[in-house]
Amino acid sequence: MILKNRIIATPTGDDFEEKAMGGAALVIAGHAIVEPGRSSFASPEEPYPFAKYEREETRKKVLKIHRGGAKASVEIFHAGQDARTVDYAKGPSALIRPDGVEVKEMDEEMMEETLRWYAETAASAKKIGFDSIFLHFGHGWLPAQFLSPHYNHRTDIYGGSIENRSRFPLRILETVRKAVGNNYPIDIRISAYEWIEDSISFEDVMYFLKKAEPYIDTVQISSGIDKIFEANVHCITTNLEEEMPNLKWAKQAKAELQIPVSVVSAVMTPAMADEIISKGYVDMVAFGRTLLADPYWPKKAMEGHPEDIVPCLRCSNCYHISSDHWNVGCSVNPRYHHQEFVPSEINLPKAETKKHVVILGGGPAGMKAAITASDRGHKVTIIEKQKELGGMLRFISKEAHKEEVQRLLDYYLTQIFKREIEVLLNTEADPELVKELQPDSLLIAFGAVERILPIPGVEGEKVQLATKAIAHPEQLGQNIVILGGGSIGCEIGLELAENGKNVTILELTDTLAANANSLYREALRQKFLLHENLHSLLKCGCSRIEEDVVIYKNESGEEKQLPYDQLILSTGLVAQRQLVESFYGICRDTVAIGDCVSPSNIMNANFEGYTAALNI
Ligand SMILES: Cc1cc2nc3c(=O)[nH]c(=O)nc-3n(C[C@H](O)[C@H](O)[C@H](O)COP(=O)(O)OP(=O)(O)OC[C@H]3O[C@@H](n4cnc5c(N)ncnc54)[C@H](O)[C@@H]3O)c2cc1C
Ligand SMILES: Cc1cc2nc3c(=O)[nH]c(=O)nc-3n(C[C@H](O)[C@H](O)[C@H](O)COP(=O)(O)O)c2cc1C
Repeated sequence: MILKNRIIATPTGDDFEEKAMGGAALVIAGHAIVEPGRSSFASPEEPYPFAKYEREETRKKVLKIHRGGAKASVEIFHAGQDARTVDYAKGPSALIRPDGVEVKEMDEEMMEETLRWYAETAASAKKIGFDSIFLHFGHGWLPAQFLSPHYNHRTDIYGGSIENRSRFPLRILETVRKAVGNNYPIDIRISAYEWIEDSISFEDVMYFLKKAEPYIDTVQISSGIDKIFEANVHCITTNLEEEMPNLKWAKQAKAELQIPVSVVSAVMTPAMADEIISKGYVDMVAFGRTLLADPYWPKKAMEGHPEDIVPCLRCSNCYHISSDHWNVGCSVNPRYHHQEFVPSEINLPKAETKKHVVILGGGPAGMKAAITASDRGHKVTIIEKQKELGGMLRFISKEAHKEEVQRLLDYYLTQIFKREIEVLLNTEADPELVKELQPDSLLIAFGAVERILPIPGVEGEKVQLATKAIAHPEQLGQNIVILGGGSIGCEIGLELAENGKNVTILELTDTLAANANSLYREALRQKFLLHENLHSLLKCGCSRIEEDVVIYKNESGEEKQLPYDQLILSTGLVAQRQLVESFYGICRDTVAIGDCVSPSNIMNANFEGYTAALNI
């Protein structure tokens, strides 16, 4: 199989068609269960993609990817002991799962049955037109369950040594190779490290890969375990983790194997991808969320316009599990997960009449609206009271671990600069000015303001707002108390602790970062554990701020005190409804967007900016 470039679109749900249009060479549709009724992780009824009445849909997946100009692959996936079954699941070792489902230790007969399904599924994938297959051997799924000492407690020839633990996974590969023949590409995904107790060692992974090499054509290096939350943050890393975390292992695999090696996870920019390929560290790069944020990433890179790529923030709002399905979306791509009602940026409906759109406030909501309205053919003016555009992004991008937000800010500023958008900086919007501009359409995007709780002593000199603390960390003393343990307070606390300060977070509720998605909360929890100088006091309310001590009440109502050099207020944001209302009545078409209506996040600001501009 010849690929047109070295970019693989790794499985991230069902939006593979646009990824193919965007220029990736190989698009992997994910996932196809191996064994009907026994291998799904979604539901016991998950359809088998090659069943008679599913084939037409599956064939469409192939054609959609081909239509976009990419080669098509499919992830072949067996959940093993974690299968959503109603009666029993099968895995390397017997157990009763927390949900009461029995996991049966696979005997020879069960193994044979599973192998038959692997053969059938692989052969069907080939027959239906996929150009290659991608076998999931990582993230704690069935083959990984056999490989990993965390799951495999057998004492027979399938357990114990790595030679034994490799035996069944190798039989899968042998079976699949036989089923698809020699001239058909087989790729596998493997976890180099599982990030749990009793994780498989990288040495063992390399042992297995060397044994697997005769059967496979390429391998993709990942890490972590999907089903175990602490380890899942390493499959799908947040911005709190380093970028390209799996590269160290992929490099070594590439050095020791003959077959091509790809790496996945947090490869963010074309420069990063170019570097690791040109240095010979890997042969191909696999992208997950970067292509959800911008499916046209490859084309933009290829055409020499990396500055037009919409950067992924690694917020993981796209990952259904982390939001518990409440609010799945992408911080920067309003279309992701909403394709049926949000048009693509490359396919924006042109405005029927050119209008003058005036936008008040140049934060993410205002900037996104400005770019979109301009692309639709409108004349756009932004009024911003600060000396720069960016809104809260100017502060967030100064924080540690927020390189992605800096990229987003750079992206917005570049895009505004590239268009004929009039920007009035250092200009506070007032109704008279807006009237003078005679807008046909007015978008209000003033953002929110930081909340100052009416606590005695809050006006004290040593009390600061979160944004001030972010902007001037050099002015902070050694002992810091943060009031409010939402994600903003936690991030500030983590950064200060990383810089050696003694930090205590006071939080009224029983959860830190309750507003964050669960994956991000877990990532923060793990980071907090690394710092002895970072403390949090839950269910504690601040009652008074004195010159050198903060007085708070703990869960039992006892009054306690904490000495401090600085107290940082991170107690939420408030909408600016009155200000917003004062701008209604000037222009018939007036809409308020983003935080000024209801404080939220970048995802909401971006979505509202985009859709408001679509409606003009
Ligand atoms: C410290 C902090 C950290 C955060 N971290 C994250 C994060 O990691 N991820 C995330 O998703 N969200 C985060 N948020 C929330 C996120 O920043 C906001 O939801 C988002 O910026 C809202 O966008 P917006 O455009 O509505 O408002 P803003 O970003 O607040 O922009 C509003 C703009 O309007 C301008 N303006 C206000 N009044 C006037 C006026 N009268 N005339 C002209 N201009 C005016 C302001 O100067 C500002 O530039 C954070 C918020 C804070 C405070
Ligand atoms: C929304 C979403 C869905 C995913 N679905 C799958 C899947 O079906 N199969 C799989 O092996 N990995 C899946 N993943 C993991 C990705 O393929 C990829 O390994 C991971 O996101 C890390 O790469 P990235 O940092 O480039 O996003 C998914 C990730 C996301 C964010």
